[in-house]
Amino acid sequence: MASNCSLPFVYISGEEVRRLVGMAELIEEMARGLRWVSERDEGGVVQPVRTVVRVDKYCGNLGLMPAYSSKSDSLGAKLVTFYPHQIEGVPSHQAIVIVLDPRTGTLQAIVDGVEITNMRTAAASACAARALLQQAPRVLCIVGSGVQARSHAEALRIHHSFSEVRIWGRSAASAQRCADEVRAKVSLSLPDALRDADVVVAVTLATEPLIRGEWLKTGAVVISVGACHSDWRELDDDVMLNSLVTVDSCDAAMKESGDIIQSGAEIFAEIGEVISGAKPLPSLSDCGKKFLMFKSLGMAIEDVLSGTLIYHRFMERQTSRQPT
Ligand SMILES: NC(=O)c1ccc[n+]([C@@H]2O[C@H](COP(=O)([O-])OP(=O)(O)OC[C@H]3O[C@@H](n4cnc5c(N)ncnc54)[C@H](O)[C@@H]3O)[C@@H](O)[C@H]2O)c1
Ligand SMILES: O=C(O)[C@@H]1CCCCN1
Repeated sequence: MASNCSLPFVYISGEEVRRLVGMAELIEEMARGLRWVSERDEGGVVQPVRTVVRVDKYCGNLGLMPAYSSKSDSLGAKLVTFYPHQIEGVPSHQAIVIVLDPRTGTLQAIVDGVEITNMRTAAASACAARALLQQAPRVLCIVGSGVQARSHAEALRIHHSFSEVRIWGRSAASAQRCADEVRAKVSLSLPDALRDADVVVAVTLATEPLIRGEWLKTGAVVISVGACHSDWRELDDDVMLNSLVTVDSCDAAMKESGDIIQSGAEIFAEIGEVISGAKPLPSLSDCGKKFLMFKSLGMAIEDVLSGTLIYHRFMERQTSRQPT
């Protein structure tokens, strides 16, 4: 059992997470989770809205995210810290995911949560893009150049072949590094980056509206991943009020999404309801909207399903390596 064979549980590092699970299969795992969440009791997911402990002295936050899925028999939790005022060399988001045996409550694994968070968030966004896009997209614009920008560039290309991927970042140097890594083009101006984009991914730590409706193409699909505090914004009212809004969880959105709460935008559906077909998408002209949006806040079940899948893979590999 790796280097910690004397422990009754295993530790799975970020590198191992990457080796054990691929983005394509995680997209399908997230699609199941999003659907189950929106099926309410029938879906068998138990997860309270995240508890956030504010660490005001250091402008930090600690999120506690437990969940259980009866359909996949997965139990666990993520502990995640997010410190928006980044210190050079320290990741703004750090996390661990614990996997528990649902039959006994016994700890089975501690899994690096940074890699899970990066991958599962982008995988959930890719599910949403697949469900919301009405036709094949051409241009992807990623606003932000941190770790989520990178994982979203990977995940969104799995089901769509974009002819152009643009990155905009506050710092041109960091945007260039990100663009080089993900084979994209840097845009130095945000309106230029957004012009005619079919899919816009917002992955910043902005706390004030950054993206304006006037810069977006009618019909654009906007995936908003940042602004996860009731008083933080990433999008202006024009974007919000002209969007057909879907969310990962209505309960979380009404508690945590500054863009939804402060703009007063109505939620059309949870993305799980769109994925399952329970809420078919109306045409934009029928509903008088210009854009389609997925507001992602991140749910514990995404971490617990990912952590459990990774744990099972890890154990299978250990077993197959045992001498017979
Ligand atoms: N919805 C989810 O499930 C989920 C999961 C993880 C992270 N997030 C959120 O996604 C966002 C990106 O996370 P990350 O892990 O990539 O962080 P990161 O620290 O790696 O990158 C953050 C990026 O935002 C930029 N930025 C910071 N302040 C800005 C501002 N005022 N205007 C424009 N850009 C600004 C930084 O330059 C950097 O490019 C964060 O808001 C984070 O909380 C959401
Ligand atoms: O779901 C998550 O993992 C993140 C944690 C930080 C805030 C936004 N959501």
